Amino acid sequence: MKGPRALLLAAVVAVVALAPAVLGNFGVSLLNDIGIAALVVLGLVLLTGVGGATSFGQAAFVGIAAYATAWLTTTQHYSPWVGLLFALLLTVVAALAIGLLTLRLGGHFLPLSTIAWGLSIAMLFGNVEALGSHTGISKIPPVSIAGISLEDPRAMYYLIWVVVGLGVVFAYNVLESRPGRAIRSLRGGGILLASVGADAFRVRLTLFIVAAFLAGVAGWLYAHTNRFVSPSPFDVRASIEYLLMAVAGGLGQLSGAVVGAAVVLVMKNSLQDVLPLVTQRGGELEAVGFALLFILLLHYARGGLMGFVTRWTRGRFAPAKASAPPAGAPLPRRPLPARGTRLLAVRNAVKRFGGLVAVNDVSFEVAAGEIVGLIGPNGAGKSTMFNLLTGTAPMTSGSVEFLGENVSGLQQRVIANRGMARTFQHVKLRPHMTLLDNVALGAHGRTHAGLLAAGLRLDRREEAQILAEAWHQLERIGLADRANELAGSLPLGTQRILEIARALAADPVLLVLDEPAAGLRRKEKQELGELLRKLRAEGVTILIVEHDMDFVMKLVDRLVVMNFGSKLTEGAPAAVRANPDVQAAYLGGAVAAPVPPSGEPRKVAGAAA
Ligand SMILES: Nc1ncnc2c1ncn2[C@@H]1O[C@H](COP(=O)(O)OP(=O)(O)OP(=O)(O)O)[C@@H](O)[C@H]1O
Repeated sequence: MKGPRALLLAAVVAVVALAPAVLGNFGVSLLNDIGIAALVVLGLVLLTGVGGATSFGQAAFVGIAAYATAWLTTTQHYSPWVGLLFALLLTVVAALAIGLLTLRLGGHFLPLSTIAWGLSIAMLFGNVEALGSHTGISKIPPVSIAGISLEDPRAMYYLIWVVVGLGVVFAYNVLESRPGRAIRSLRGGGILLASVGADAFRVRLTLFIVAAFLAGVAGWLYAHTNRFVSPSPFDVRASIEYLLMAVAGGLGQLSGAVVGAAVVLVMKNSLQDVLPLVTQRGGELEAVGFALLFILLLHYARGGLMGFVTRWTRGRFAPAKASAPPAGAPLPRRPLPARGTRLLAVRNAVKRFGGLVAVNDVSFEVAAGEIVGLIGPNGAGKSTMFNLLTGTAPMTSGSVEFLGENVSGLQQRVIANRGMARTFQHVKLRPHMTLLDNVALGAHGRTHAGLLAAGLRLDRREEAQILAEAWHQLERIGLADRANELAGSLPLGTQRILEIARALAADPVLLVLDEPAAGLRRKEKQELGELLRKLRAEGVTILIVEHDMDFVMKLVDRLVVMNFGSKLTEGAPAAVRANPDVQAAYLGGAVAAPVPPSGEPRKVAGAAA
């Protein structure tokens, strides 16, 4: 970290360290509350802001940990440190169970389910006698370190803020790493992640557990700071308040967690002071005030306060100029099969969507080291065929053999990890990630660093290897000098080329490209053709769908032609070009509107619509 950011960080650390010296007891207690809330919000920034999963139940995890340590230290008389282990274990187990049950839910159902379990856990606290029912648990012992009691809120202050600092550093390290790139790609959908060999559900579950863990740490700190727990601070209303903090600070920024917690809690305290002076209905008006703040934020500042700061700094400081990352040992490469051996065999592939037969009994083979083009008019079934052979969509019947093994029915990410990398007709890049990060994501399946190693920066050797690989692939496509720019700033055609670099970072045996030349200018197409020929010379096999006939005819060794879901013919480009059926169906010569080939009905008689 250099320049203004390092200075700013040093200033923040200095302010946090010196604050208790100048603040009174009330100020220190408020900062303690802010620190504890910031930990919960940090989890929400990761889970909701970065990962895209909204949770209305985070306060329940705070409660589980707070009650766990309260119960163990008061009724069982264990030390708060044992309470910490117990609290975190219980929180993680609860998050694992809830996550396994709910995280597969899509759309609005996931947030709804978080309300459901948030409510039930909070209700549980108020109804279990051993947990003090609605009165809660009091006389919780203070934490002590090396015999020094942290009973004084000023002493607890340092523990809380050191933990907040560690949490922010851990989260920052995670996001700047292999698992972090997968987390940041969650919003791109499961298919994108599976195409680089990652399991989106596992990534989301891990993230959910991390967010719950942070809430658990906050719960433990809460219990031993306030020395008293009762159900209300852990109900859904509290969860909504944490969400409000995340939105106010900026859901996309780690620093937004601290800023958001500070803004909301300072505002809450101010309202609590001021409103009773104005009206007797202060409590109700406080809720109205927060509702208004929420609505205003959603209308005018979805990026929160830190969103404004980021926009302001982006306008003033250009992104750091891209320079090659320090080269480590290159990532291990997979062996390529001998040129000419059978690499891929599609046999009698059928895909039905209700009554529509998108792929109808198609068989073809691809040998190692060749470039095969899959062509056909719009709607012929080419992209569907790609989805079938990459495992992106399940086949109705038929089989796919890849590298001598039957891969039909295997998950997309498993096939990807065996060496089949793909690009998409509708580009799947993460626009808010840099070019370098987008390409580095491609190497996910070749590397292993987990979340803990990344958070503790034990992954630096592998991370350097991944970045060097990504840089190399960017150089290959001529975009290395723009490595630090955001992928969303590229024109669509160039984004397609960036997808190829991402696929190459997976070190593929077979590269499956869906319309890579669409949107490229003439010169860019020439460069793409050169790159693909170079890859073929290196032994990479390529299967390509492309509408630009001139481009594809010059590039490929063989063509497979599809029409109305069926295979029309296959052969060398010249023979295919001369084929009258192909001319009629595809090349537009004789026939204006394509007609289904005889005997190949587009609809299956009697099939369900
Ligand atoms: N998920 C789906 N549900 C229903 N129908 C689908 C689905 N995906 C594709 N189809 C249909 O299957 C047929 C083949 O589509 P596909 O996208 O594979 O064709 P294509 O040859 O790739 O076309 P293009 O060149 O226009 O991309 C089309 O009629 C399409 O509408």
